[in-house]
Amino acid sequence: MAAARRSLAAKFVVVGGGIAGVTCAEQLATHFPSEEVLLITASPVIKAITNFKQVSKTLEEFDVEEQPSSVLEKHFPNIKVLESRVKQLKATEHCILTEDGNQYKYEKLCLCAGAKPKLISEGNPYVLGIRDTDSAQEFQKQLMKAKRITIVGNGGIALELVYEIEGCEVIWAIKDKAIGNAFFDAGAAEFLTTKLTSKKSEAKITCKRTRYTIEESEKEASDINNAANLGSALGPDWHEGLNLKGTKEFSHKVHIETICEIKKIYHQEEFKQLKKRSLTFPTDCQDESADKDTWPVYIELTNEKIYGCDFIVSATGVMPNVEPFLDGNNMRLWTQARQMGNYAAKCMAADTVGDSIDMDFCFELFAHVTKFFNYKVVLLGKYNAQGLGLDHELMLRCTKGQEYVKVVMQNGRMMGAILIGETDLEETFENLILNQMNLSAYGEDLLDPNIDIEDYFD
Ligand SMILES: Cc1cc2nc3c(=O)[nH]c(=O)nc-3n(C[C@H](O)[C@H](O)[C@H](O)COP(=O)(O)OP(=O)(O)OC[C@H]3O[C@@H](n4cnc5c(N)ncnc54)[C@H](O)[C@@H]3O)c2cc1C
Ligand SMILES: NC(=O)C1=CN([C@@H]2O[C@H](COP(=O)(O)OP(=O)(O)OC[C@H]3O[C@@H](n4cnc5c(N)ncnc54)[C@H](OP(=O)(O)O)[C@@H]3O)[C@@H](O)[C@H]2O)C=CC1
Repeated sequence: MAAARRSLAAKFVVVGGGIAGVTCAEQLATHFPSEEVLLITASPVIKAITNFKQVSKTLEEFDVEEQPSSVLEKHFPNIKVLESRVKQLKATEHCILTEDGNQYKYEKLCLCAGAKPKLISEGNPYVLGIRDTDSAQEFQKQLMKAKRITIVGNGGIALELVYEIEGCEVIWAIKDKAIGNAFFDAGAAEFLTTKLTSKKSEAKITCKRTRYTIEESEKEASDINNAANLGSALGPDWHEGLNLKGTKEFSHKVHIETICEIKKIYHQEEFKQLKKRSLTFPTDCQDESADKDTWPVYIELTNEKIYGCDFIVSATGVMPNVEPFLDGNNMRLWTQARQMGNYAAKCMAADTVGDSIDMDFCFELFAHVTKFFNYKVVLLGKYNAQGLGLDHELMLRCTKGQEYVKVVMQNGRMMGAILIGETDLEETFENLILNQMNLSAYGEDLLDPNIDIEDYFD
């Protein structure tokens, strides 16, 4: 092993310039102003939180900006950002080695290396994953030439894309019976499907929540971010900076194939051979072009249908960039990445000075505010009765095209809720989940739209 070019030492080393890593480094730099904090990251830009606002006990709002590391170093003079990819961790020697041949000794280390897209087919030029600014811009470039694409996956990215893409037919292949299984139950899925199938252009809601922007002056910085899969993850409104338009005139056309997975992917030549060989060629090609083998790529689904398309988006989740997975993206959301980075720093600081540390309030209640299909969406607590088994009941209130409210109750206590639309119930429900008040006496009144329950519980 060649000797390290440089060997540096620091009390604190953080790996990863995403939300988790930057939050962790900032907290450590604040706790220990006379100590240097090394932030080592593979991407030339870091993700900084701006305009942070604690909306309620657990709901928070903030903007996220991709910035050059010099901005962070200016705000925190004892943070030093080093751009290099960590290639080895020698835990017993408290040392990490980076791709540029340097090694860094640490007393305390926090790995916030995020995750990378889990693709249905690696290295296939027709299968795209979306992770960071670079991959989002590549997607936009491909889409501008496309007539039809296939989206595989039923979670956050797929939900955003099927709603935002215009001028291109979308085949949406999902394993489940209903859309949005990563977030929603069947009732909420049905409420959202109605919106999807009747989509017309409409004013975007200004649901204030985590927003994602690239500092204009830094656009070129993110363009040179060529560390494949090692750019920082995107986040809310990532698509608003893009032109998600295909080549066709119609505005919006989504065909949902449920309860199916990708059985095989054929490039055009393979597909032509398939057609020659197979007598009973599946006719469900849903293909309006005269010659059925003109598409660059074909997907064969487990329900025996075959679709030709221009490319496939694999919106099929992420997998951690490092094993064991230590921090940041374990809840796979921005707000959680911030909270984990913050809490990891508090633990490192407490351990350094020999203090004990309480569990952070963010562990009291899962809370996530986002936007899907131009609706505000709030997920609170055990919003899909996670871990409650059958011993719970659900209360629903739904006004088509307006709001969907689902509350999870157990023994008269509120355990979780899904709020879609401008319900203004999030703070009241957050309190009811946190204080575990017995609500049996209120029964159906709890969701009676004519009763302003905020007054009851204020
Ligand atoms: C398209 C898309 C849309 C999203 N939308 C939302 C949303 O609306 N709301 C929401 O809450 N979440 C959303 N997310 C998820 C959110 O972006 C992530 O959960 C969050 O950003 C993760 O932050 P992180 O700091 O843990 O990881 P990341 O942001 O992935 O940062 C990881 C950092 O580690 C660095 N790194 C990785 N490996 C190494 C290495 N070996 N050596 C050195 N550095 C390394 C990377 O360069 C990067 O800087 C979205 C994600 C995507 C992909
Ligand atoms: N507004 C928001 O809050 C948004 C959040 N995000 C976050 O960004 C990250 C990346 O998003 P995304 O990629 O959509 O990940 P998600 O985890 O949200 O969704 C992945 C989806 O793909 C499905 N899936 C996994 N493997 C396969 C397969 N082989 N074939 C078919 N389907 C498959 C999963 O099903 P199953 O669960 O059954 O495995 C799940 O429905 C996630 O952490 C997500 O939470 C992204 C966009 C918006």
